[in-house]
Amino acid sequence: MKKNVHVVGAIIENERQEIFCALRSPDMTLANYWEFPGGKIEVGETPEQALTREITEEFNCSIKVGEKVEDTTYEYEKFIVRLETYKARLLKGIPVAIEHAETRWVPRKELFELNFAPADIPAVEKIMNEK
Ligand SMILES: Nc1nc2c([nH]c(=O)n2[C@H]2C[C@H](O)[C@@H](COP(=O)(O)OP(=O)(O)OP(=O)(O)O)O2)c(=O)[nH]1
Repeated sequence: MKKNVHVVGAIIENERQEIFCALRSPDMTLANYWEFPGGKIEVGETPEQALTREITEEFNCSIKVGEKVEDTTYEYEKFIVRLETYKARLLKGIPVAIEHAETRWVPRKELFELNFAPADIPAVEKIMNEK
């Protein structure tokens, strides 16, 4: 049976309507896909707690988590991901990649130009079609 993972991703937007996107490294699972930064929810954590923890660990900055955007389940070849995405704002610090290959602030309407992980597509489409 395939493993199920429950993951949260942050859609961090700045005042110029750009979204913070991260490219997974060649040595990560789902290598070379762009994603919304985040990670797996650990036992006893709320999605918001998991998200703030992951962003601190992986990008050395703090965020304030806002409204939920999407809740999507996607079956990959080897595992099944439930990805919950939340809007977020930077609170303190500038995000720097600790594990990721690259990061980019991308104008909201240009998100489709990045090769996002398949589970992220519904959230990408929703964000791009806002206002
Ligand atoms: N963080 C994040 N993960 C995503 C997104 N979309 C998506 O399919 N995923 C997948 C990639 C990973 O398999 C999993 C997230 O786990 P993770 O961020 O802790 O990944 P990881 O490399 O530490 O996992 P692992 O190799 O230690 O098992 O969810 C996304 O937008 N953000």
